[in-house]
Amino acid sequence: MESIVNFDNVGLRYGTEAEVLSGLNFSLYPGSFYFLTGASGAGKTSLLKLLYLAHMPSRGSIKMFGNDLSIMDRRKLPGFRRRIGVVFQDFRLLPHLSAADNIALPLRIAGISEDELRGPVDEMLSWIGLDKRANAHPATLSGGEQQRVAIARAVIGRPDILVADEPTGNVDPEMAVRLLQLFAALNKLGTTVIVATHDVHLLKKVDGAQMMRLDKGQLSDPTGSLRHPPRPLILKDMA
Ligand SMILES: Nc1ncnc2c1ncn2[C@@H]1O[C@H](COP(=O)(O)OP(=O)(O)OP(=O)(O)O)[C@@H](O)[C@H]1O
Repeated sequence: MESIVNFDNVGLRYGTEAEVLSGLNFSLYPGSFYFLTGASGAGKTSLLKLLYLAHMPSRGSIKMFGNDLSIMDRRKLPGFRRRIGVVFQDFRLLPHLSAADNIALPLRIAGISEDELRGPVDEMLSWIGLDKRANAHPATLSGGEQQRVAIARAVIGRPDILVADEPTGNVDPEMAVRLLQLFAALNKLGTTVIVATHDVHLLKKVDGAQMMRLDKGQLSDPTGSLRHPPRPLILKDMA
């Protein structure tokens, strides 16, 4: 199976500091589900930034959608970024837009008509339990509510890759399972999902997810899953 992302001996440093990621070699496969774990400061957010094209590596090469990022035409980058949904650790909702308009953003950017986007946006609002707060602005939402809006915005455009940084850090366990169901549904439609998390309970909810573990900037593959083709994903007790 052709990988959707391939890292070959990738390193990342900020400025002249020591590398925060070093010697990363792995492939991500279309339609697989990955959990990225590791202690605070291990480099999870930095690795996600490489995946959502916010940074370029300091060494090594990254291939994405079949292109070597270091030699391809830079004008392709915005198109690639539109194929990647991101849930940022700090949400990054647009403060002047309502919850509904934040969620609708990727569809508007993709040129979907107002008539066509209303259904999916309403469905998403109801899934995250915020149908009554559709017109609320981010500043009037709780941290957990903002996180749910950020997730809805990241998944609504059915991206090829979904990158989520601690996406359940601000919600209760019941909502965490609901959000995981959303990721699993997207994954079933073919999206490659990468979720960075400290939440061990979340990890236990999913059978068939691949595990990636970062330790001081180095990747280990405790279950050997990065060397095997992906297996189908099964969510446990999703009641
Ligand atoms: N913009 C930056 N400039 C300099 N150093 C940075 C920058 N961003 C992160 N770092 C450093 O890189 C290392 C890895 O940070 P990163 O945020 O990737 O870790 P993390 O595993 O996501 O941590 P956490 O779980 O606490 O979010 C840390 O030592 C951090 O201080």
